[in-house]
Amino acid sequence: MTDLKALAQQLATISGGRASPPRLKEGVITLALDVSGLDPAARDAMAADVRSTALAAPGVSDARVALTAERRGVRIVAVGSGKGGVGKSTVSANLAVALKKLGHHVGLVDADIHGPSQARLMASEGQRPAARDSRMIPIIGAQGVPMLSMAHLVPDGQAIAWRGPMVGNALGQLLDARWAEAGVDLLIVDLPPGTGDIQLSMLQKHKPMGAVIVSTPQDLALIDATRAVSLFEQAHVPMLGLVENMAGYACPHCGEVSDPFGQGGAEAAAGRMGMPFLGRIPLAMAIRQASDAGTPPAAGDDAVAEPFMAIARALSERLAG
Ligand SMILES: Nc1ncnc2c1ncn2[C@@H]1O[C@H](COP(=O)(O)OP(=O)(O)OP(=O)(O)O)[C@@H](O)[C@H]1O
Repeated sequence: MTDLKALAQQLATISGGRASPPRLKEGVITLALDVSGLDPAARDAMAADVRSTALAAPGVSDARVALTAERRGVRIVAVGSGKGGVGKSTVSANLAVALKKLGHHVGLVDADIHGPSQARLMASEGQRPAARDSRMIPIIGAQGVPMLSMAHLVPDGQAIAWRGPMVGNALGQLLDARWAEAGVDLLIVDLPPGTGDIQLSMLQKHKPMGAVIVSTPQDLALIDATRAVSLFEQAHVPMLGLVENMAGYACPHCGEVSDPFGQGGAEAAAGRMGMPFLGRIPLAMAIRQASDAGTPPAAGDDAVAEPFMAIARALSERLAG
C-alpha cells in the first residue's frame, strides 16, 4: 500500500515545498513541481530527485512530474534613447553584467529588431534558443547572463525587413520566453532607437517597471533624449534615470578624461526633465575594443568597469526604492 501522506511529506522536504501533493492512479504518481527561479541544472536535479523519491515508494510503478513555473514578477527595465548610435546597447549589456555582479538575477533582451547587436556584445553569436511548449528558453551569454536577441533567431547577416505587427510579435516572443525558469527576475530590455509606434505599443503591452535613458552630451542628442522621455511618459512608464555616455574622452595612454563637450550638461538636463542622473561613462577606446570582442568591460574590476558599476549601484538603489 502506498502511503500518500508520508510521500507528500517526503517530497515537500526534498523540494523545499515546491512539489504539489502527489496523486496515485493504478500505480502511477502524478504531481506538479514549481521550478520558478531555478537555473536549468538545479531544476533538472530537483526534478530527478522528486521522481526517484516517488518511484521508491511502495506500490508505485511510474512517476510523472510536470514542471511548472509561476509567471511571477519578472520586472522589466527598458533602456531607450531618442536616436541611434549613442551607446544604448553597450550600456544595456554592461548594466546587465554589472547588476549581476551586484547580486541581481538579471537577464537581457535585445529588442532592437532591425539592428540587433547584443549577441556580439555578449559573445553569444551563432547560438540558437530551444523552445518548450512554444516558449523560448533563454541562451546564456557572457558572464552567465541569460539573454535573447533577434540575432539568435535569424541567420547571420540576414537583413530583417519586417512590418510593424511582425515586429511586435517577435518582441512579444522574446519577452514571454522562460525567464523565470532561467532564474531571472529582472530583465534589461535594449529598445530599438527612436520613439515610434513599435516602441510605444511594446511599452504599453509589456509594462516595464521603469526606464533608463541613454544620451550623449551633445545638445542634439539631449533634445532627442527629451523625446524618448515623453514616449515613456505617454506609456506611463516611470523614469529610473539618465545615463550620459561618451561623456569626455579617456586617454588610452594615461587614462585622464578630458571634456570636449563640457561637463554637467546631461546632469542639468536630467534635472530639467525631473529625473535622477545615474552617472556618466567616458568615451574610451578600451570600452569599444572590449565590447567588439564580446567581453563586456563591466565584467572586469578595473577603472573601465567602474563607471558601469557606479551606474548599476545607483540603479539598484532606485529599484529597491
Ligand atoms: N563609452 C564608449 N566608449 C567608446 N565606444 C563606445 C562607448 N559607448 C559605445 N561605444 C561604441 O559606439 C558604437 C555604438 O554603440 P552602441 O551599438 O551601443 O549604440 P546604440 O545606441 O545601441 O546604437 P544603435 O541604436 O544603432 O543600435 C559601438 O561601436 C560601441 O562599441
